[in-house]
Amino acid sequence: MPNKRRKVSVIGAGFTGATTALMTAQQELADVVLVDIPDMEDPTKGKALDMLEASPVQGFDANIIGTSDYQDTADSDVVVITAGIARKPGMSRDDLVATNANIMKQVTDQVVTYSPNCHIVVLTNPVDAMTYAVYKQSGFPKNRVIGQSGVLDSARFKTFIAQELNVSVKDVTGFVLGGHGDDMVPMLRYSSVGGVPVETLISKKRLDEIVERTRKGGGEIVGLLGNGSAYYAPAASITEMVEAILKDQRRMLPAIAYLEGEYGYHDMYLGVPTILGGDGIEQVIELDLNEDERTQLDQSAESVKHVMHVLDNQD
Ligand SMILES: NC(=O)C1=CN([C@@H]2O[C@H](COP(=O)(O)OP(=O)(O)OC[C@H]3O[C@@H](n4cnc5c(N)ncnc54)[C@H](O)[C@@H]3O)[C@@H](O)[C@H]2O)C=CC1
Ligand SMILES: O=C([O-])CC(=O)C(=O)O
Repeated sequence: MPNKRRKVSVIGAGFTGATTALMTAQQELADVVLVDIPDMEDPTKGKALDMLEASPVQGFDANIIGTSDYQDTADSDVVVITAGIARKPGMSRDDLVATNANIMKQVTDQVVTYSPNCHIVVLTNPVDAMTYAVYKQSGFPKNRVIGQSGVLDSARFKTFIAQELNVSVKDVTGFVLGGHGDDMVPMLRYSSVGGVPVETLISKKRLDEIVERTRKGGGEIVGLLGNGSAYYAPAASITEMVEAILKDQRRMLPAIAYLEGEYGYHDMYLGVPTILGGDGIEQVIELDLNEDERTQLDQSAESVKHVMHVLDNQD
């Protein structure tokens, strides 16, 4: 039975936002409110109506509306923030920081006003710093402000491992630690296929190439699309996180979490393994890292701090 009382608002009705709205409705996780700026109100209503009209064909029961009025988002259980600009070929995610930081402030104020008890899941890039900005602006407790990177980065990593071995993606486990940038840390030591460590199945040379392709996975899609960035796998990743929260699943998923000493970092958001459930990030899982992993994670954390400092200087 669908739980029609649950409500998910998706801010930003572009590629990632619209796809997230559709996946959330298709899986009957909640009714969905898709929000964009007033100038985009009609296209946003149009997208929502178009999705709703798919529901009899696919047989899902979920209402979907498009709007630019935050009153429609009132009392959301989860608010997903995808509003902002995406990069184009030749840009890094960090090039988006100034524009998107301002958008985060405006959006967060509205979200907090209308849904003071919601969980916020942030997608907008550069996502580690944007999640931090939303956390500070919202005044919410840290468990209720969460960023998405690790589910997507891990999905890319697992896709490439499955392709390499010509096996089902279902049997591949693995995850990626650190910031959502080119120095993220795919964790080979904790990756396996059907329980067998990947390092015993794939040569070091090929694994190094898979790690590198994972790190640049977003850029690979940006280069191919030519006028925007990935949205199917990002939306699937957000939807998995939303489901974990709404269904109180206590999934162990990598997410961008606020750290207060975990992994030795303070007052910053970074991608780490978490328990994600009805209270949002219920726990950060701390792993023993070897020297190489620690060096890589420190480097990734430094990159995130660098972008966060750009934010500080804007205030
Ligand atoms: N964290 C991650 O893993 C990923 C992050 N992203 C990021 O997500 C963001 C969105 O990407 P796309 O959906 O592809 O971009 P898009 O350009 O298709 O959509 C963005 C939408 O946000 C809207 N918007 C702008 N300002 C707004 C405001 N103040 N209030 C409400 N809506 C507003 C725009 O009108 C537009 O419809 C980008 O910053 C992108 O880099 C994308 C993929 C993965
Ligand atoms: O690469 C980008 O700009 C969008 C993104 O974060 C991703 O697809 O990982």
